[in-house]
Amino acid sequence: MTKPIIQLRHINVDFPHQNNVIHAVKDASLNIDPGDIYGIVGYSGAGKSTLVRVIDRLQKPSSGQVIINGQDVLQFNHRQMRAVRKKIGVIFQHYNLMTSRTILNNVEFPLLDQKLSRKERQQRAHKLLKLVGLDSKSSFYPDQLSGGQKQRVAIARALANQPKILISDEATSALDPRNTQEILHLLKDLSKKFHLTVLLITHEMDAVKAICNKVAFMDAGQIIEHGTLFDVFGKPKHAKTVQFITRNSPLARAVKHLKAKLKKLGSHQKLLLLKYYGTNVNQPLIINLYQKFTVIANVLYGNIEEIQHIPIGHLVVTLNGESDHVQQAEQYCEKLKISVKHLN
Ligand SMILES: Nc1ncnc2c1ncn2[C@@H]1O[C@H](COP(=O)(O)OP(=O)(O)OP(=O)(O)O)[C@@H](O)[C@H]1O
Repeated sequence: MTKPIIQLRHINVDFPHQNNVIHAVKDASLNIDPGDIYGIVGYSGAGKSTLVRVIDRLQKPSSGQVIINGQDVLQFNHRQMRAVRKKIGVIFQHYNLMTSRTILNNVEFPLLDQKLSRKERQQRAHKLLKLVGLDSKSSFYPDQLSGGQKQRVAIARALANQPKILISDEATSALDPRNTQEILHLLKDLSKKFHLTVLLITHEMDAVKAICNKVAFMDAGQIIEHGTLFDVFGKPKHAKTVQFITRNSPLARAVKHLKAKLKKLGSHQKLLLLKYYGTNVNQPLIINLYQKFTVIANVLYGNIEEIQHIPIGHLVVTLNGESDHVQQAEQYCEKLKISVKHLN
């Protein structure tokens, strides 16, 4: 079995505030394996950044353990902690580049305290810039670059000390959709190439879906749900996770629209959501419902998306037929492991 590279055990972070205490993180535990691209998602203020900041001890937890590579880093002295931090790269939403230095100087900056000659440092910085596709701009200054390019420079700089862990704190939040996708795929490529463990803090569901293999959903300081991307997105257990995942989704919009439409028409038809996974997607379901139960499924909305290469289908339908036939049709769906949810 793989040994986790990061173990967070029963982490609590409290901030004194006026005469009160803010419980920013509550009893959060998580195991992160080497090479994971782990999404930490949740609404603003959920405690994502605070939780991840305990990993490089930028935030000391009020209680709990932080184990990195099997070692409890909360027991480390400053010198030991500096060595740990060198192996953790961090990128932020606002890049944090030094505007008065060239791109090359920004990337070589973390190498200044190493026993490297200027030439060796610059060679390494050029190599890193090449890796992120920006070597041709090494003499430019940050202000001469686009947001996506600045984030690439920040990534190159974060990789200067050959870290094992890369923390991305809302690194794509200020970027347009195209640059977001490019940065995310760059992170994925780098993770694969260097067996880099990536922690992706974000409130963007699509970012997580694009590259993460695992995800933890945080709400009000707690990790409400965590697991593989397929389990958390495909089969969320907690109502808050469902709400977070489906908000603003095309499915949620379609359901809202269809409910309103049926209501306006004064229709009493039952609106159902059929959700199915993997091989079930290939079932000729609609035809079967008619042939077996003379029930006509009127498909009002449908989509299939792939999560970790497993197709997940959503159909919003009305089922029309004798009521006991409709009931049998629903039972038949359940038997095929197609979940049936009444929407009105
Ligand atoms: N230094 C601090 N002092 C007091 N309260 C803090 C401090 N840092 C964070 N908090 C509070 O802790 C809670 C969690 O904040 P945190 O930044 O971790 O959330 P988040 O999920 O990362 O949100 P965002 O996506 O907006 O950054 C918030 O209520 C925040 O106000």
